[in-house]
Amino acid sequence: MVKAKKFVLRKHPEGLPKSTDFKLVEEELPPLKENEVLTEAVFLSVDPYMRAYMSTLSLDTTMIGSQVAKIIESRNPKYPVGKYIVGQFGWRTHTITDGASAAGSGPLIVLPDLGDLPLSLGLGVLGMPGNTAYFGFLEICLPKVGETVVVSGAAGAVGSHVGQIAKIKGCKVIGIAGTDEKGKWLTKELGFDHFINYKTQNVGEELKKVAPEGVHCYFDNVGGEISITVMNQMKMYGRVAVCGAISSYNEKETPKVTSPFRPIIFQQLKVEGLYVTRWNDRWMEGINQNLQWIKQGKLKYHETVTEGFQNIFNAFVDMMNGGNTGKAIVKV
Ligand SMILES: NC(=O)C1=CN([C@@H]2O[C@H](COP(=O)(O)OP(=O)(O)OC[C@H]3O[C@@H](n4cnc5c(N)ncnc54)[C@H](OP(=O)(O)O)[C@@H]3O)[C@@H](O)[C@H]2O)C=CC1
Ligand SMILES: CCCCCC(=O)/C=C/[C@H]1[C@H](O)CC(=O)[C@@H]1CCCCCCC(=O)O
Repeated sequence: MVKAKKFVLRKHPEGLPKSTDFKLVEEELPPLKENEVLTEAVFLSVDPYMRAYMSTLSLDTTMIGSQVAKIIESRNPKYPVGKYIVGQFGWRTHTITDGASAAGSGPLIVLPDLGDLPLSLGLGVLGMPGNTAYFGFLEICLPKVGETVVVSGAAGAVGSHVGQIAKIKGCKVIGIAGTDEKGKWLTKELGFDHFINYKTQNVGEELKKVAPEGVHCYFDNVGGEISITVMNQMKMYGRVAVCGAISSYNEKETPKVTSPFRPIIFQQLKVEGLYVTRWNDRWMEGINQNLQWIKQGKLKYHETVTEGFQNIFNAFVDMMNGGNTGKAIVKV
């Protein structure tokens, strides 16, 4: 008999979540039925969407999230023992699944052979955030050689990846993030052309200095005033990919921000929201392209790893507070 540990939602958080909003419980798992497999979590992902979805979850349900898990028992020939899969199993150590429980998060993936690369990449650059960057940027921003691209949330999982694809496509890239260390990583390691620290600099003034030509594409991970400021400096027919709005996820009330309609109308911007599951039917195309770019040395990644399943809440809050560079991961 296997005992799973899991975090359930005890209270809907107000503002930044507190550890007391969650409860660690144990659950005895039954024997497997035909077609089912038993998995053991190896790496868990902490992502901003978790905060946005928390308020919609019923109390006492397992906190949502994806993980890389090892199949440790199987009654399903499609999922043999020893293979690693990426599944939307939540904040839990052990899971029984029949393979059909990948709700909301892209298909249940048996990880391809990653060679020397860490399996945790299946939650980042070779997983949902990587595909968000790949499809969201290329399909919505439609970048062209020589164009100027701005990325907010630039040092995170999605943003750091978008900026590098923009460089691969021959663009000038400006990243906006919250610390100078992140800025150094973006410009010195990843090849971003410029960095703006939104906490210590005036984004509008700095942007005028580094992109006097105007911005062709904006990949928006944060929303709020940063995004309005960037949109006000966009070129005619600029393209905006609205990927996330982390600046508002902890807010109780929908924040009041400056209206974006002036630049949208006068600059005739194309503003499009995206949800990466739109490209579920092309999922492996994104994974394979990103893997190829890593092997070619064109795409770099960084992970901020927290050790211990019991520390997943701390890892989540740390990520929401900007403690991560690249992808935030928990190693069980
Ligand atoms: N639409 C879709 O399908 C998907 C959307 N997303 C969205 O993409 C965005 C990035 O996700 P992901 O790469 O996983 O997360 P990140 O790895 O970027 O981590 C979150 C980062 O957000 C930054 N941040 C926190 N608060 C604020 C704020 N008030 N203003 C500006 N930046 C802030 C912090 O960096 P800093 O130090 O710079 O403040 C933090 O490190 C999120 O909005 C997420 O919801 C992600 C995946 C799929
Ligand atoms: C206002 C909220 C915006 C959130 C944007 C975001 O980060 C979306 C991320 C999703 C991505 O498109 C695919 C995912 O895996 C993320 C959401 C997954 C939610 C699964 C919920 C399913 C469940 O209830 O178990």
